[in-house]
This record gives sequence, C-alpha cells and structure tokens, in this order.
Amino acid sequence: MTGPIDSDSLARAPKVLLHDHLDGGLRPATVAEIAAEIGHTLPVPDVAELGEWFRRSADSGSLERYLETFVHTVAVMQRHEDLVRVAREAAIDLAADGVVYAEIRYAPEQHLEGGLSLDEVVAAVQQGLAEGEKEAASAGTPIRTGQLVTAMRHAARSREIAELAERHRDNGVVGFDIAGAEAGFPPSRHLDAFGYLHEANLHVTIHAGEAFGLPSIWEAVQVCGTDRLGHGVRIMDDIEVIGGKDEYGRPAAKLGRLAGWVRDKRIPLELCPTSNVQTGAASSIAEHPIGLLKDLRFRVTVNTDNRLMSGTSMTQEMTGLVQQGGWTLEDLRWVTINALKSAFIPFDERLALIEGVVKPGYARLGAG
Ligand SMILES: O=c1[nH]cnc2c1ncn2[C@H]1C[C@H](O)[C@@H](CO)O1
Ligand SMILES: [Zn+2]
Repeated sequence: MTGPIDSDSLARAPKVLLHDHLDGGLRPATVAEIAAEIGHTLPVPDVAELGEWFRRSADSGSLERYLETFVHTVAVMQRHEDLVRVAREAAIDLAADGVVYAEIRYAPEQHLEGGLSLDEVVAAVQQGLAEGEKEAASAGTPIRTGQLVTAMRHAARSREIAELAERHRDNGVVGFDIAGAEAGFPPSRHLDAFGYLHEANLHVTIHAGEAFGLPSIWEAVQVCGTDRLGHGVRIMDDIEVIGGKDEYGRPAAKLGRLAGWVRDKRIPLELCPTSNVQTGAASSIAEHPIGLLKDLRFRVTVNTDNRLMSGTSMTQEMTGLVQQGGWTLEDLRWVTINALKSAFIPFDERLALIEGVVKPGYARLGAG
C-alpha cells in the first residue's frame, strides 16, 4: 500500500520505541499534582499551560537549553510512589498509542534526593512498568517494556551505573545508555563502564551525533563499541549527496569511511525527528535527514525522545513523516521491524514480536 494513510491506520499501526526518556514523558497533570504535594514550584501555575510551557521552553535551538527543562520533571520523581506512578503511566500511555514494545530510559543517579538508593530507584521504576503493562493488557493494548539505565555523561558515576544495570538485568533492565550535554563530554570518558559492560555481555546505546558531530559518533562506535546510536543524526556530515539515483534506484551519495561502517555494520540509529528540530540538529521534519538515511538503507528507527518536551507521541512522529516526508505504510513497517531487530531483548523474543504482532498488525492495515 503506497497511497495516503489515514490517521486511524496510523493510530492502530503497531509501534516499537527504542528511545524514550522516562523523565521526558510525564503527563503534565502528574507533574502538577506531585509538585503541589512536595512543594516544588513550577514555572507556570496553571496545569493547562504546563505542557505548552515544556514544549515551548524545549524549543530552544540548543541541547543544553532543552535539557534545562528536566529540572522540573526530575524534581517530581524522587519518592518511591512517584517513580512507580510515572513509570506506570508511561507504559499505559505508550500502549494506548499503539506501542507494543518500548525501551524506557532514565538516569537513576538523578533520583536519589528523596533518600532512595540506586537499587531502590530501579526497583520502583520496574514496579511501575510492570503495573502499567498489566493495566495495558487488561485494556486490550498489550505492551512489553524494558528499562535502559542511563549514566549522565558530565558526571563520574558511569561504572557504578553499569554495575547497577548488571544487577537488575534479570529484573527489567535490558541495557545501558549515556546522556546529557554532548559537547565537551566525549563517550570515551566512560571507557571503564563500557569495558565492564562488554565483559558482562550487556547491551549498550550511547547518545552521540546529536549536538556534536562525527568525532562523537566515531568514539561511540569504534572506541566504546556501542550497539546502537542515540540519535546519530550527524552521520550526515560523512555523507555527500551527489544528486540523481544510483543503480539500485536510491539517492546517489558518497559515504565516508565512518558512515560506510555504520551502514555496513547495520548499527541502528535511534532517530528522534521532533526533538532534533527543537535542539537545532535539523531544520524541519520535512528536511530531517531521516528520509535520506532511510532511502540509503541505514538501519533507521523512529523515536520520540521526550514526549512531554516535544509534545509528541509515536503516532505523531509517524504522522509528521507521512505528511511532511512522504512516508508510506511500507516505510513505517520497515522502521518498526528495524527497531525490533535492534531491540535489546533476546532474539527469539524479538522474532516473536515481529512475526506475531508487527507483521500481522501491518497486514491488517494493508501493508506487507
Ligand atoms: O536528547 C537528549 N540528548 C541528551 N540527553 C538527553 C536527551 N533527552 C534527555 N536527556 C537527558 C536528560 C534526562 O534527565 C536524562 C535521563 O533521561 O537524559
Ligand atoms: Zn535522548
């Protein structure tokens, strides 16, 4: 099916999400309620304006300013019950949006101000995700979730966080990530953690190639041995578009050594179109390199990054690509299967979701 896609089909299409921050996806009403309970002052008093405030403030043109908004979400995620609630709601909201598999990330080291230990934070999030999964299943929208524990790249706790991930790998944690301001904080600062994770056979993704270019991607891939790239959109700096089509009917382009490596090795790109427009990594959804990277057959996946700060959802990201980028249902099916192939759960479980959920779901919509 290559014609226009109606919004109902987009809403019903099975979706897979690899890059979604727990502290970037709260419901505005939840932020407001918990803030009132704990006495945290929010920038706007009216809950009706809060969602718009996050979106507008994150629309800053810089990753550093975008990240400043997290102070208000992290503030309301310090008590056990609040972490459980936020994780539970995340699973429910994603499931209601048609997401059938989601890896949800956050930095446990940012949730210790209420006196919880790192292990208690991970356990609280796991409790919430499990409750959310149960509720979503009863509502007829089953979802499978996994935690990615993030270490903040400006801090110095990555080895400790890597060990935390290993301790909880049989209880919900499927991988490790580093996040935060990119410029000035290269991934190689955290080699100790990555070495430990490799020895433990634990999956790794690294935010790289978002606010900083090829050196960051190169380090993440070649020095730190990442399995996936969080964003990675700046791989474009190593691609020269020649114009016209090649012998396979794809856009004619010359790939540099690093771009060639990333494509040849099928290293997944966790692309987040709306977030990139907000931080200035792309000028618009229509102009976002995700379309070109898809046409060049990189292992492209579509993600939300921060649903609250971007005022987005998987359905909305896909709608933007369809309406502004000319994507087809076949394209959406392809990136969804790409995402599951790149997921950090065991191969047989990925396959079961691809064959049992994603392919039949798209077939019902007329694709595949
Ligand atoms: O897109 C991002 N790039 C780098 N860091 C990010 C991004 N979105 C969220 N973060 C940070 C802020 C959060 O507090 C932290 C953990 O989720 O990760
Ligand atoms: Zn991110």
